[in-house]
This record gives sequence, structure tokens and C-alpha cells, in this order.
Amino acid sequence: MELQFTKMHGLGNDFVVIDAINQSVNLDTHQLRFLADRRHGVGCDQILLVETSDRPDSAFRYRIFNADGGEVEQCGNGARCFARFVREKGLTDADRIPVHTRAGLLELIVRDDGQVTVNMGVPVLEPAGIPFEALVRAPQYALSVEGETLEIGALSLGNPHAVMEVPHIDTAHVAQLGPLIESHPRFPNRVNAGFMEIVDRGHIRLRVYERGAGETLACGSGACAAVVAGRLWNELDEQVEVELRGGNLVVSWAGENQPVLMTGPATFVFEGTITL
Ligand SMILES: N[C@H](CCC[C@H](N)C(=O)O)C(=O)O
Repeated sequence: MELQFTKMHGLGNDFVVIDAINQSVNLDTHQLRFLADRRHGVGCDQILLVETSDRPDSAFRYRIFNADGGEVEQCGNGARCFARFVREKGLTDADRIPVHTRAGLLELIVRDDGQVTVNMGVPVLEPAGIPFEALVRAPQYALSVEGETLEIGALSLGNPHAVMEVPHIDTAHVAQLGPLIESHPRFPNRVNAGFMEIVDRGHIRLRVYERGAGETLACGSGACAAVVAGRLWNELDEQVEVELRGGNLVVSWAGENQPVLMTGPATFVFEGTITL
């Protein structure tokens, strides 16, 4: 099967974007992993499939697959790349683009400066909705990891996130703790693990060990989760500059039952064809 694809990234969180509207696409786990493989395939953190939606409130659906082949609910950086992709491909000329994902309906706004604002929806804080095993909802939870007790925030942006505060992200034990948190038994669907350094109430530095992909240069939903957690700890203001290894996002959250908004860039790298 010949497959046309577009390589894109959001602050270095990179994607193979596939137009499944104008070509027939049916990828199995092996093929997804091959596409994501940085030596044998194209190489990416996630694969994004762009499809039509038969729902009245959006013309598009986009599906997200991690490098390990698993389908997931949400991808903040991917949503921005999706918006620029459908505009560039002439699939829409709208500035305001609703799109369905497994997490539900997102609204994307393509700005004049080329950046994209994503309404990521209302964060889910109840443990059962994350899902996370805890008796009651709390701003922080004690998580036992190999004899060490970590204090984490836990929430969902459609996909699950655990966030812990660290004094300095450059010396945070991401490689050691990331995999242990990702596969912790209290997260039955596994989890993305964020390591947040709070610089001041309007600025954080963040590294994310992503579920199904490992540490990435940026994680959009992870940036949103970190701001929500920091706000719940009364340590952050409503709008926060999130400094990731790949660059900066602006995230705002007005508080409980309000949506999280994220703004940042989306970059085209190259077009290609691959035989599967
Ligand atoms: N690894 C994530 C999906 C990609 C999220 C990330 N790339 C973003 O920008 O939000 C998960 O398993 O939930």
C-alpha cells in the first residue's frame, strides 16, 4: 500500500499526519509502529489520522496513535497541527474549526499569526474519570514508587496526566521516574507523567514523559494538565507561560468547570510517500 503523509511538529513533538479523507487508510498496530520508528520508518511521537465526521457539529474527526501503536484520546500539539493541515490541504478555509476526537469535540482557532488556539475542554478531576485509583478527589495524592512517596496531581484532559513539582527540571529524574509513573498500577490506562518547575505564578518549566512515547520535546495536553494542577495548588495565576524543551505555549484556565485554552505554533516539515 502506497501511503501519502505529511511530517509536522508542535514545538518538536513530532507527527506523521495522514489524510484519510482522500486516501483509503487502514493501519494495524505493526504498521503504526513502523511509521513511528525513527530508524526503519518515518519517525514520530504520534500518528494523526484525519477523517471526515458524520456528526452535525463538525466536518472532521482526527484519531491519535502513540508511537507504541496505541490509540489515545487527546493530543494538544497534534490538534494545532491538525488545524494547520486541513487549512493547508484546502479541506477547509475556516478560522474556527470544530473537530471530533475520542476526547470529544474540540474547537480550534487558526490565528492571523499562524499560531493555533485549542479549547481543550473542561479538565476531569474526579479519580474515576481520569482514571486513577483513589478513594476521594484531592489536589494532591501520595503515590508510592519503588519505596519513594511522590506527591502528584492527577487529572484528565481526555487523556490521563500525573503532575509532580520538582525544584529544577534539568535535574529531575525523568528517565527513572517517568516509566514507573507511566505504568503505575493505580493508573489502569497508564498515564502521562509531567515534571513541573514553578518559576513564578505566571511561568513554569515542564518536561513530560509521555504514555506510549517516552519523553518528548513538548506535550500540549501535559502543559494544560500542569497548569490545572498548579492552579489547584494555588501556586499559579490564570494565564501561564509554559516553557518546554521544544519551546513555549500559553495556557489559561479560569478554574473549575471551565475549559483550558492553549495557544502555540504548528510546523510543516516535509511531505512523503511510504510503502507499507
Ligand atoms: N502520549 C499522550 C498522547 C499525545 C499527547 C501529547 N503529544 C500532546 O501534545 O498532548 C497519551 O498517551 O495520552
